[in-house]
Amino acid sequence: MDSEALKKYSALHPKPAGLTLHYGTAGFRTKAEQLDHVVFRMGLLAVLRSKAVTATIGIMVTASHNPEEDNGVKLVDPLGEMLHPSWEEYATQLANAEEQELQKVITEICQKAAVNLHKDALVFIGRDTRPSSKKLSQSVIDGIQVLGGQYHDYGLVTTPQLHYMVCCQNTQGQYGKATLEGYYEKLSKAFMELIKQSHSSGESQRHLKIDCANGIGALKLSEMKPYFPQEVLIHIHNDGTKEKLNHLCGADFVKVHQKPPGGLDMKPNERCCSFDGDADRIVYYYKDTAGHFHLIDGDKIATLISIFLKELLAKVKQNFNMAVVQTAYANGNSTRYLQETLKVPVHCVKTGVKHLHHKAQEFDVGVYFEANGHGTVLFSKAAETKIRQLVKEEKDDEKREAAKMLANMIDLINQTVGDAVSDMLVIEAILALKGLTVQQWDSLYTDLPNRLLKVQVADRRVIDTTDAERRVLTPPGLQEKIDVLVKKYKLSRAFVRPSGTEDVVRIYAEADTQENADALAHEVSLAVFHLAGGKGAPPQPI
Ligand SMILES: CC(=O)N[C@H]1[C@@H](OP(=O)(O)O)O[C@H](CO)[C@@H](O)[C@@H]1O
Ligand SMILES: [Mg+2]
Repeated sequence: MDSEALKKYSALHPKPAGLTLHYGTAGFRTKAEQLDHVVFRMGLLAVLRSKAVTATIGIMVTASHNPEEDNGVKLVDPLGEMLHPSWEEYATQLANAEEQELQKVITEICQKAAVNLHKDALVFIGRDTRPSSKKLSQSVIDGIQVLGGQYHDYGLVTTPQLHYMVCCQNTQGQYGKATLEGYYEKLSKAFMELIKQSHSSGESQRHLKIDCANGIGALKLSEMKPYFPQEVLIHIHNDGTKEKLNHLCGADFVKVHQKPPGGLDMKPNERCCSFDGDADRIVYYYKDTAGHFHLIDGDKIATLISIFLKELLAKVKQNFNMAVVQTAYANGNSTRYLQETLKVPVHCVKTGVKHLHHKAQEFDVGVYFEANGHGTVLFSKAAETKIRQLVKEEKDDEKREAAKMLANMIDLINQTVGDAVSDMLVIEAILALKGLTVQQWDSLYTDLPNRLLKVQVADRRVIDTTDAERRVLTPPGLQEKIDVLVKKYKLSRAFVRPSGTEDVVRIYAEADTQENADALAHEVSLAVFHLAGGKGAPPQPI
């Protein structure tokens, strides 16, 4: 390690006095002006991680659905997964070290994680369209170079595109070509192969309006357009030329407010969808002829995909096990529908993609989605190999055709992480193949009315949860109070947990009517306020 260079460069990326940040659910996230030292140091950490695992590591500069003034950074592990939890602590230590301690902290990490500094390191960098992202990614490069690492800067890419590149690189191209053309070609080819077998459903069914949250999704979809067949009629809205990133639009806005985004004029029964700011989430929606807005969230996306895959798996007759992984935020009726009607096992894990991804890896086919629209499907290596073998060798026509569709689904879905572009193509292909309209898809089951609230408390760590965050252990009395409140309503459920990305406690409630869901959420938020050290004025009724 070149101590002089480290000193010189870290002085160019000084840490503001007294600032402490944590590597949370989605990496570091805060106001962009507080992040320069953090991204520089994540450049250092990525080099260490690359040397430790002898593989290429990714760094993405983005704050996803958060306001344009924010930014963030997260590391991508060799197969495109989120950074291994054992390294999150190193990330936090490095980000918070005082300048004079920096070398000592690096040495400690090298010892604890058995990093051989003489090894080579390669880091892939990507960034979103925020005004601050370019400069921050430059600071990442400074960090990488100080520790003698090599880098490849992909510039503007969606988060899932960067995950894809890292996976391609570390599988020596088995997953695909580590270029944007490679990504566009792989997805569009699989999509075209799939929809070849759909019956023409009339021009009106082929239109899709996409709200790109004024973010990177718009740029990358425009780039991808020439690769699509003519039958795909996508219309890009909120492309970032007029309005601010994520402002009154995007998947998070639509999901949280349960209303359409600005900048997109919806005609009755038109199929529309929204990406978030870094294009790793997607939700669908439409307006009916009476003008009512219908949201089709991650739970319903998981359901549609599960129906489709289950039918294909039955046709290939291989006894592959399939499961859906959800979090506590999944709508109760989605869980009921999956378990009782579709007869697919459902597992509930803690919030955060890494938990869902990890659980989904246990199955031959693991479908996971957060209600907010982040999700994908994972196929085990054994299942994939068998499916590809059936495509080549199976004599039975129906079985072979089903295997072909599964093989194309494997290629179309981004298995590294939730990907709005890939998920959108998966959904469009399924709707076309099954001849389903957006209304028919929506009517698979009816969402239970629900409400998501947040409350500020002095220290959200006083809330400790168990049972995949569905029950609280502390503070004393809170769970008992929630139990009493839930009993007052029909079909009701409520839970609270500290957010991993914001300084708030989140409250979720559902019940038989919207009024009851709102009332229950409000009562639970008051209980949190009183028992967990609420700040400011008590929460007001909705
Ligand atoms: C209720 C909710 O939507 N929570 C989001 C949010 O996490 P919190 O820990 O709830 O702040 O951000 C995460 C990262 O983007 C995402 O994985 C998660 O689903
Ligand atoms: Mg995102």
